[in-house]
Amino acid sequence: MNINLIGAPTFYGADKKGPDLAPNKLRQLGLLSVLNKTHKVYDLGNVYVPTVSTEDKFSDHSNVKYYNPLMNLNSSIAHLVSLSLKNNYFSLVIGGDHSVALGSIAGISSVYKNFGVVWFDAHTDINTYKTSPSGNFHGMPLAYAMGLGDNGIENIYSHGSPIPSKNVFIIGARDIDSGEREFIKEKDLKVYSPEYIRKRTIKGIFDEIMENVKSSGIEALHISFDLDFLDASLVPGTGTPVGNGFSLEDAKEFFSLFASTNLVKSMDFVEYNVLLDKNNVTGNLSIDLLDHIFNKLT
Ligand SMILES: NC(=[NH2+])NCCC[C@H](N)C(=O)O
Ligand SMILES: [Mn+2]
Repeated sequence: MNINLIGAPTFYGADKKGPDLAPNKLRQLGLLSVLNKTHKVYDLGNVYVPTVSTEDKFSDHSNVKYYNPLMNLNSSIAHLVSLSLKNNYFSLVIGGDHSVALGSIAGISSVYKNFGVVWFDAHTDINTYKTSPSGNFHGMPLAYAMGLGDNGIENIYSHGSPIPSKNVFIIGARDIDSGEREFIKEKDLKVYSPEYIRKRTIKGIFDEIMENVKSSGIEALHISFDLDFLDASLVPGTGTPVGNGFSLEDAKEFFSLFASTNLVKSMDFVEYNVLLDKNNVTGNLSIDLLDHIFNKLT
């Protein structure tokens, strides 16, 4: 297949430097040759992110750091994702922190009326500016994508619309804030904890999600992969690691299964913090995982 590679070099959503360096670092570690093995990759470069000084982080919004630059970045991402999907190109967004997933989802929503989001993460990222304990945008993208924030997807990308909560599948969450728990209950969100996954097995969870996908008539899937889905011991190079996570083999098993559906049209790969990494462990693991995923995707 044809892939559009879109770098989204920001740390603003995490408020910790390092993820902004990830797109170029992954290119250095061999990303393009891995993707080019079985696909044709067009590297669209990195989306522009303006420099904002730390004193100004709350100047656009009293509860959300770097609000304007992140919303603008997400608009640009949405547009690139939308153009990619319309031309039948797979869209691969390399973060950056997880705030950039909002742009991906906004873009997809302009092309597919009924699509699903499979969110691999230790967190649920559904805080709003009201519930966020940190003010960090990377804990909020799913809330904005579902229309829970203060600014809907339509404002980020005029052709987009919010994703219904029943089309969201969160896999591996194990560090959830109290405000997020309220939304999960209220929206009846499908959150698969490590305990539940271990009990039902990875194939069991996949089957459960695919039953929902089929009964809702979902026509496309977006995978948003946060490196902290993996166990903290495996990923020193991520900003908010959590224990009781998954192995590389678990992640690969999930990806093989989702790839086999032929529904996956786009993906985010986020939260690789280059500055926190030790001896490129997280960087090389990322390449290994992306190699596996794109080998399975056809
Ligand atoms: N994508 C991430 N790593 N998100 C971490 C979010 C942490 C915490 N729940 C917050 O809202 O700040
Ligand atoms: Mn996340």
